Amino acid sequence: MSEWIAFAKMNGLGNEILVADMRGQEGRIAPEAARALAARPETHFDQIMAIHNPKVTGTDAFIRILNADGTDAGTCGNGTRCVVSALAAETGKKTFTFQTISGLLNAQEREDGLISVDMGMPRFAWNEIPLAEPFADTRCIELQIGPIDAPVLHSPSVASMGNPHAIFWVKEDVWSYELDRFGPVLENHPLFPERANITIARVTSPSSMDIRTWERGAGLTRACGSASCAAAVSGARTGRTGRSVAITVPAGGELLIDWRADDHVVMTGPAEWEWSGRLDPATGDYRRDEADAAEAS
Ligand SMILES: N[C@H](CCC[C@H](N)C(=O)O)C(=O)O
Repeated sequence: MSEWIAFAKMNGLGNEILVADMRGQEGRIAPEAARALAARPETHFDQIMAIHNPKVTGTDAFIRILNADGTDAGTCGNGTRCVVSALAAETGKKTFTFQTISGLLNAQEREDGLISVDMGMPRFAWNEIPLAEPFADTRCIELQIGPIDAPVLHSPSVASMGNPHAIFWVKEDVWSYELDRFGPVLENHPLFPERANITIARVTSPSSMDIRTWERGAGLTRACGSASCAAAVSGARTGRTGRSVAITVPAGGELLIDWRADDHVVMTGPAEWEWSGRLDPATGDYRRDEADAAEAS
């Protein structure tokens, strides 16, 4: 039997996150445990951010990110803000460096309580995203869905933010597209050998856009940080926007994305704690702290 660990149910602008404290533990959260937690309404999540002991000097922690289907995600911007919020509350520190399977992430809690995460540099080469076949220009690739002569979604921009993204530019309200129907088909399209996060984006001004995302391994989510970054850099790359963009996510709030002159993409937004508990990393059994307290009294 594995040792139960502390976790917090949080959200990053509506992106459902479990922050799990695996520091001092040998193993990892089992994919089956993740799937069991995702299947229950109370612990349903889009990503688990598992905080492990640092593996590299100079970093605060190694973060393993799991999707709701138990697969690993290379990066999760909204989840990283939740980790910063939890560790800042615990330690009083304001700046952090994390290691993930996709590389290092620097993040800080600002004076105003919002959290900024340096999501690193975007990558645009077809084999870095990756795509299954060469495209010289990834600002607009050949891919469409819907009737052949009147496609509903077509010609996306593609980018990697440490994970693969396709951004479909749309003219109408983002809520008028059946992303729940097209999302799974596009996520698993043969053009994406590692699957992809699928976003529809409507530019509303040179510095703003509305997006909705079908996330690889998680489905429709109320916000996706790395997709917001991918949409902002793709907007700038295609001349649709400037390099500082406010992204309105399905949950209703905004993420501020700044593609800096040094090529790093900085994402700023809130993180919110909801409740805490303990869970079994092998099975996904869990208990809320309040339930423990009620039983003890
Ligand atoms: N929600 C996350 C992204 C999760 C990406 C994940 N679905 C994958 O690439 O497998 C975010 O805020 O950046």
